[in-house]
Amino acid sequence: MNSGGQPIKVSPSRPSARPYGRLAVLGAGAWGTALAIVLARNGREVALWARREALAQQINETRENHDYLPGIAIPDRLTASADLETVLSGVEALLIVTPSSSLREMCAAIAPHVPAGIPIALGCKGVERTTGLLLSEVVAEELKGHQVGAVSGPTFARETALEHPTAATVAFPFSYKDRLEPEKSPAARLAVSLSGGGFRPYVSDDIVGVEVGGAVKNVIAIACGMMSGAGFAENTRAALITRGIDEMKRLAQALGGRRETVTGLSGAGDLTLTCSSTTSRNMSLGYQLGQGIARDDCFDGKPVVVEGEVNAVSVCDLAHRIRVPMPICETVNAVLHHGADLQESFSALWARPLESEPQTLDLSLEHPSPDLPLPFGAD
Ligand SMILES: NC(=O)C1=CN([C@@H]2O[C@H](COP(=O)(O)OP(=O)(O)OC[C@H]3O[C@@H](n4cnc5c(N)ncnc54)[C@H](O)[C@@H]3O)[C@@H](O)[C@H]2O)C=CC1
Ligand SMILES: O=C(CO)COP(=O)(O)O
Repeated sequence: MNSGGQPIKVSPSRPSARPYGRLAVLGAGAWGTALAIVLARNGREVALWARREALAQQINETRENHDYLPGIAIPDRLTASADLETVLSGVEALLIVTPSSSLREMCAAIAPHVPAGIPIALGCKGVERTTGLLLSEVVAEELKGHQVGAVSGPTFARETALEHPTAATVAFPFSYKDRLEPEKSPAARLAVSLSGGGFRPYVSDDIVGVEVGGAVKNVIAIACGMMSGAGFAENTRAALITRGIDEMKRLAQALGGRRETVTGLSGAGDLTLTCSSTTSRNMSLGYQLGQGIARDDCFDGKPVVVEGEVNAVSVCDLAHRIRVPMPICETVNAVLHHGADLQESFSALWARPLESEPQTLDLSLEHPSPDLPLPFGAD
């Protein structure tokens, strides 16, 4: 199954893209470890940064990340460390896979140690809370002189690490030079570095479209979870997924991304995965809230990274600022952060004036029967 990391052709008529020899991955949580495992299995030397020294030691000694990916063997080519200077020494590319809320402080911490000019790819998904910036823009502000991209798609960490066939998008903005020699672009080189062992990357030059998909899908997954948890059926979930894609398209386009990117792996693909099961932490949070469980009691009171919870705020702030209507995200934000009643909020979402699909008609019709028969409150 593992192709052994042999270079693949970007296109039959072009020379092969050369994989990176040594890479660093920051964040030894589930996704950072899974990406590091994929790279190491494919023959790359990988330095994995763990925030806690004890976790780095455990990974090196037991060849397993018991905390985040128990039972999955860590290849010999992967070495963990809690020292940023050690991890970043001599690397040709860097992946940052810590939660989005810590990205700016992470960038400041690594600034003195990042080799000049290496490409930086983000594995985290979100929009910065305080600024409304995409995460690639946060990195570009903090670390000058690097091409900044993302690896994003429908990729549950455990399934990826177990080598279940998985596809994702590797996106970097293409410079003029990258267009002339795409096989030398960071997107192609990182895609080739990750390719193998069931992991199949696709290359994109639309970083904005890819990042918007990754940020918004988590908020929509919370909405799907809320509705499922409250007792609604599959029709409702399918409607939220589809209308959620529309919200992503509008935001991506308004920010300079492409609508068609949203129909790809990082948009519709990830949304489908995340809205399909409570394996997703975002869907799971929504589901528990929909069942009436108090926020503090969700996940049995344990702290869990739920990006959509923070990103409901940042996505809505950004959407307000640039006047993009995102009613599903607004509903989630109102319930999560403004004390709005879940049942009333979703009822109001369904009772909005009728619109056209796609939004090519200038149409807004009053809903004739806004009081939807909902299963809320049913025994
Ligand atoms: N788990 C998954 O299946 C996938 C996760 N992602 C994204 O990857 C990012 C990381 O998620 P996971 O690895 O799943 O989370 P996780 O909960 O498994 O691990 C989070 C990691 O970040 C570290 N961390 C927490 N706060 C930090 C801080 N302030 N500074 C530095 N490091 C800190 C933790 O020590 C831990 O190593 C998120 O943005 C998530 O949306 C993307 C694709 C798949
Ligand atoms: O982004 C993910 C899969 O692509 C992981 O989703 P959750 O963070 O909701 O678990």
